[in-house]
Parts: sequence; C-alpha cells; structure tokens
Amino acid sequence: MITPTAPPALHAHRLHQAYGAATALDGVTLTVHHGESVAVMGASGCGKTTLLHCLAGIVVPDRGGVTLDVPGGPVTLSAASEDQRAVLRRSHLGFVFQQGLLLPELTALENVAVAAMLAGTSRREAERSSTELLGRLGLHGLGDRRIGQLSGGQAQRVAIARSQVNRPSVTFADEPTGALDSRTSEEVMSLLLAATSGAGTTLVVVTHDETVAARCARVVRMRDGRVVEDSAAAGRTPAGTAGALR
Ligand SMILES: Nc1ncnc2c1ncn2[C@@H]1O[C@H](COP(=O)(O)OP(=O)(O)OP(=O)(O)O)[C@@H](O)[C@H]1O
Repeated sequence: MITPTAPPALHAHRLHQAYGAATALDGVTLTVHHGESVAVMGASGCGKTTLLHCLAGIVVPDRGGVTLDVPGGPVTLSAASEDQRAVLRRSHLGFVFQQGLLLPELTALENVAVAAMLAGTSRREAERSSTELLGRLGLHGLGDRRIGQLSGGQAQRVAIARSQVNRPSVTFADEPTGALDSRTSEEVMSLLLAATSGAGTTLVVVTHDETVAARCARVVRMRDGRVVEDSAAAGRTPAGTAGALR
C-alpha cells in the first residue's frame, strides 16, 4: 500500500526575477518541510531578500511558482490574486524584519494585538492572546510601553510576538538579529526558533550571521541568484531548536 505523504510547507519551482538588467533570482528551486528551520545566506545582492519576498507572496516572480501548505490546503501563489495573497500573509504567514517595523505610536501590546485584529480576531481575544504571548517572550509587565521605551532586544521580542500571534504556518525573518549585539542576538534567535520550528511550524531566515545560521537545522547558500549549497543535501541534522513556546 502506498502511504500518501504530506505536502511540504513550501515549494518553490524555478524562480526567476529580474529588475531591469539585474537578475535577482536565476532559477531557484527549494522545498521546505513542516517544522524545518532554514537559514538563507550569501553575499549582499545575491538575491536572498528577493527569494524571501517571492516565497511569501510579496513579490510575484517573473517566472516559476511557489506553493504554500496552509490550513485549508496548499495554495499556489501565482494563481492567487493580490488580495488573496494579502489575506494569506495576514492569516497564515509571520514576518520578522531587522528593525521590527513596529508602529512607534502604539504600545507593545497594541502592536501585537493589531496583527491579530487585522486577521479577524476580536479586540478582547487579541489583547488576551497578545498579553500571554508577550509574557512567554519575557516581556511580562511591559505591554503598556511604547516601542521607543524598549531596548532593541525587547523590541525584537515584540516583533516575534506580533509575527506569531496568528499562529502562522511559515515565519519569514529577514536579518532579525542584524541590529543587535551578539548576546541579545542569541537570545532573540533562541526565542524565534522556539516559537517556530520548536513548536512544529516552519522558519525561513535570511541572515549574514554564521552563528545565527548555525542555530538552524538547514543552511541554504546563494550566489548570483542561485542556490549553490544546501546542507539538507549533505544530511545535516537539526541543531538549534529550543523548547516550544506553545
Ligand atoms: N525593488 C528592486 N528594484 C530594483 N532592483 C532590485 C530591487 N530589489 C532587489 N533588486 C536588486 O536585485 C538584486 C538582489 O537583491 P536582494 O535584495 O534580493 O539581495 P540580498 O541578497 O537580499 O542583498 P542584501 O544582503 O544586501 O540585503 C540586487 O542586485 C538588487 O540591487
């Protein structure tokens, strides 16, 4: 008897993306399984962020396609409208960027709760789950602070809380520790891993930092818009998944 296998968390097939004369992606194929943590590395300008944006449906590539497995079944991004992709991102994908992109005029709690409310959660439930999540990320009692009243590491914890409040299937992080010192970077990466692959969901993280990449189960290296090395092919074992946050 043949046992049906679960679809991967994401599958990208021969992605090409050019900006004028610059080729950002030159035929990237990548499959990421549920619960994996994958670091994407490579020199500046090699196409890492463009890849992340294509995988998350922020950019639709010139050629090639991406399929994401989310609750309700796999979605082919090229077949989805811009509105459908926006709903998919809000409800099923998480994002953490270098600067967090938090709203400075809102408190830590409001920054997290807004993400839940935009995905359709009531204010009451959004505030309850956001308070709980901030507490689990070590920010108990700091929910009323505005972002400018937090340290860089605390602000990134808020960004992680915001990214996870809708329990995303896949979390995309672009240089999430880029603005932090090495100790804080390690703490933030531990929390990000615990919240994602440590809880059975998927993390794709773009980084220049080898120590950040070493915490991930898999490292993909790019050069000139192509994947030139993939530790999955070399049989590397998971290393950095800390205990689950939920
Ligand atoms: N919106 C855009 N318009 C024009 N060119 C772009 C755009 N986005 C990316 N590029 C170009 O595409 C190439 C890949 O850029 P990308 O940002 O994906 O690289 P990266 O590896 O993430 O770089 P970095 O590590 O410096 O962030 C570069 O040559 C860049 O200049």
